[in-house]
Amino acid sequence: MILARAVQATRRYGDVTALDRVDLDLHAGELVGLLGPNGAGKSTLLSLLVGLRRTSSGRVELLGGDPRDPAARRRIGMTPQETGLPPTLRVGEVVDFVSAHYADPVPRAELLGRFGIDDLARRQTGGLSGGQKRRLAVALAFVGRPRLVFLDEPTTGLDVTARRELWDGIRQFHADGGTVLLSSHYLEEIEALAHRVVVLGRGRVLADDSVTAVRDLVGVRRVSLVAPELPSLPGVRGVERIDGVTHLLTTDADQLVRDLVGSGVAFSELEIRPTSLEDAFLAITDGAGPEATGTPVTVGSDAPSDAVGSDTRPAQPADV
Ligand SMILES: Nc1ncnc2c1ncn2[C@@H]1O[C@H](COP(=O)(O)OP(=O)(O)OP(=O)(O)O)[C@@H](O)[C@H]1O
Repeated sequence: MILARAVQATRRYGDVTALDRVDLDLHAGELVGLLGPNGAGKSTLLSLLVGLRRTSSGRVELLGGDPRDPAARRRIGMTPQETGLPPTLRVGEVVDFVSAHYADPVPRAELLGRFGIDDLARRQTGGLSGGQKRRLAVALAFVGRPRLVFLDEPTTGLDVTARRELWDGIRQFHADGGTVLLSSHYLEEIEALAHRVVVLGRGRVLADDSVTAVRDLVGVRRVSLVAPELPSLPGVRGVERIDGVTHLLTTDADQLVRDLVGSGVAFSELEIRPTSLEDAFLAITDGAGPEATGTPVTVGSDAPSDAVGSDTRPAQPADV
């Protein structure tokens, strides 16, 4: 069952085309990550789907109807990128105020507990830290027991512990049958939470598939080694040096290793790993943008695969 849909959705702001003929189907029970660099059109797509903005052409549907219909919007939850909270109200009062709009809201203590902020109920929102405000803003999206939740960069500005607590709240909602579309700059977040990833670039869908398939789609491998210096090698799509280790991104690791050996350079600690979502993302959004190809590399999938969190690199998110 499709809960939200964009069909050739285009949105222009003056002469800026923020979204360009985007197709997206969000099925019941999915947890989908929306990934893209700054200005890719993520917030614009979310704002169309929740009825905050209109398409310039194409159309969007929410719960089978018009997203601007209040009946449809009552059954969704949304946390925009920036939220204003009334500074003199207490956290509990804000929750009660929002709850009053719904027939069967989640009880206050349960909601705050789910997002790890139950100890803040009596605090004025004006005195909360940025991270505490963010958690409250995200919690409020869930108060009306929505079927579908849209979260625009929910964990921006949160420390690692707060981010994980918030992930737990989102996971619990999903495990109970909820559907989620969340945008993020944190690749680690998409890998940890999402079953499916939609990569946006310059307003176009560049890839739409399971996290695993998006990695495989680009077939990038990470070849890591320690070497004093390296000659220029063919087929290298990116180079990073971290803590004395050089990481080379390539689509043909076998050939790269042959070239390395052939170059006579002294190297050690050679390691070849499958790509992370970050590597795949860089490969997809680098260079061959939509203007260059004219065709998104969407491969589509019928069934979302399992969540992927197998990357062994440190838990520091990479902000793109
Ligand atoms: N109200 C607006 N008026 C004019 N241009 C806008 C407006 N909102 C967005 N844009 C432009 O549309 C494009 C897409 O912006 P959008 O905010 O949707 O991207 P995003 O992927 O959410 O970016 P970020 O990751 O930085 O939040 C950008 O070029 C942006 O400058």
